[in-house]
Amino acid sequence: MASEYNGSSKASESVFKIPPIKFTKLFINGKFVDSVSGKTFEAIDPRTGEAITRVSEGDTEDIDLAVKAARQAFDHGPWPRMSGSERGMIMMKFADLIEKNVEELAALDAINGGKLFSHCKAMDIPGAARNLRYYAGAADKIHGTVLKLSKGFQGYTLREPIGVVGSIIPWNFPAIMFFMKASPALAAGCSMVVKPAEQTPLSALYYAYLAKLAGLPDGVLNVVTGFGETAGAAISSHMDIDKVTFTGSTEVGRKIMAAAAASNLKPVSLELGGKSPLLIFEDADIDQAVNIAFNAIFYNKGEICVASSRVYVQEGIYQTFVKKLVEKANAWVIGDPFDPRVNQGPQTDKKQFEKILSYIEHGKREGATLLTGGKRLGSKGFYIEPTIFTDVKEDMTIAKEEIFGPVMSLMKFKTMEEAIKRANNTTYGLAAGVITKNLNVANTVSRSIRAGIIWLNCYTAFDVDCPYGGYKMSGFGREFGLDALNQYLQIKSIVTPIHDSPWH
Ligand SMILES: NC(=O)C1=CN([C@@H]2O[C@H](COP(=O)(O)OP(=O)(O)OC[C@H]3O[C@@H](n4cnc5c(N)ncnc54)[C@H](OP(=O)(O)O)[C@@H]3O)[C@@H](O)[C@H]2O)C=CC1
Ligand SMILES: CCCCCC/C=C/C(=O)O
Repeated sequence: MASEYNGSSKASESVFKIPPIKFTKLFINGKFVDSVSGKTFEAIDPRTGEAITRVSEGDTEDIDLAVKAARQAFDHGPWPRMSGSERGMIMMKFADLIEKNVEELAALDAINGGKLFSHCKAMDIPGAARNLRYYAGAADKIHGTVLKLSKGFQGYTLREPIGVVGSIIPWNFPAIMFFMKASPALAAGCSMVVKPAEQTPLSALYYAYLAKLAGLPDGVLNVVTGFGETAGAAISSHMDIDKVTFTGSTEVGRKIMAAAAASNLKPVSLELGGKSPLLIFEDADIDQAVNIAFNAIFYNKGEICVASSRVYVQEGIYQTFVKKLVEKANAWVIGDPFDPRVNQGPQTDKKQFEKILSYIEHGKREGATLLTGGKRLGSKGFYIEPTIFTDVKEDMTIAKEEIFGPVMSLMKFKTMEEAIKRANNTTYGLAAGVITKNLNVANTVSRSIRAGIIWLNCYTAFDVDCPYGGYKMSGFGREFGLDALNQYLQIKSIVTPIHDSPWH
């Protein structure tokens, strides 16, 4: 069998003592409150499928209260009116508090999202703090331009905060998702209503608590836990929200855009799905290519929008590549995400788990060859073997649809032209990877693939200073970098006559 299952409670107990859950209520106007209905829902541990605790279930009325608080904070409160450097200092303090609580925050995403505790502790949570600091540093560098106009006028532009932002986020990177949207929005001077995914509400509530400790004024950052069809939909159709930022499925992205258009025409930015290709050319270092290809799909159990689920390998190295890939799959350890020996934890919830297994069945039925994996592991929790299919055809479901799990489709190609054509044969356009030592090939391929980010001889190499986002049905708008900050600003032009100018 490809992988060792080690999901015993003994392993987790020996590694880290999971702290008690502190925050389970909605955070509105600087206070933790019950939902208006008093309803709650279960936060589930995907290692067992059992409930960890119950969390308040926000609905339309709670979103209304949160929007009122955010509106008041934006229209009359100090946050957009203080200087950028003052906002930046509060955000820096927020980042420090996140780092001080790194273990507890990492444990929340591991127990609630099935993510590796070690990765959350070393990457996700410090990444969230880094993200805050990057935009904190930008908060006092938001400039307009001076306009020397014709016909006796002059002008300048101001870049003003867009207003109240609704942020609807998924469960796969609870920390990074929260801050990739909150950090630029807060730096711009916006106030927010954040709805985390129903699967991973716990860490978002903890961030709300830390925001208050850091000195964010009440009403600036509100967190309403609840369901997409109720609380999420109330955000997209709200008349008093000025912008919605969303990451998740293409299907829900479409609904959000329609609701935004049907209400107050608020702008939306959508970071949606992908079916990202990785092209490996014959001149590649095979060991390096195998490592990159493996991690590009199996990192975070395949639950990442840029997962390279379509791997195209040039025919001359195909057989060797396959052999080495299988060795790597055999050494991959699946089990309790708190165990430091483990490479892959459980899928985030039952729905995703069943969806992935059903795609695997599709692959088998449609005639692809199962090279490794293909089954669940253990009898409890949502563990799935790293699964690799060969003999995949372009029109098979597993080659076309986003699986969002540990399933790789491996394909062979002959020429660069063929590889480019097949890489572009998708409705998505989020990311792509190219592995080659040939600079001409690297340049031609990276300019020919229609995707928002191309990784050359690497993959998943995210950086807060490097924008990424979708082409085609992977959405629009950019996360990270100063491009993300611009999404929370709007430009106002101010024009005035100028008399007796010595020149025009
Ligand atoms: N680009 C990415 O990073 C992600 C892509 N996906 C893709 O989406 C698939 C389904 O995952 P799923 O979690 O269901 O993704 P969704 O797109 O349904 O969920 C993402 C967020 O949107 C919310 N939401 C759901 N319905 C609505 C709605 N009608 N109006 C407003 N907000 C809504 C969800 O709420 P809640 O879940 O709380 O009910 C969640 O907070 C995955 O298998 C994967 O293919 C999923 C997550 C991330
Ligand atoms: C280690 C950095 C990870 C950044 C994750 C960005 C994820 C995006 C997505 O899945 O939508």
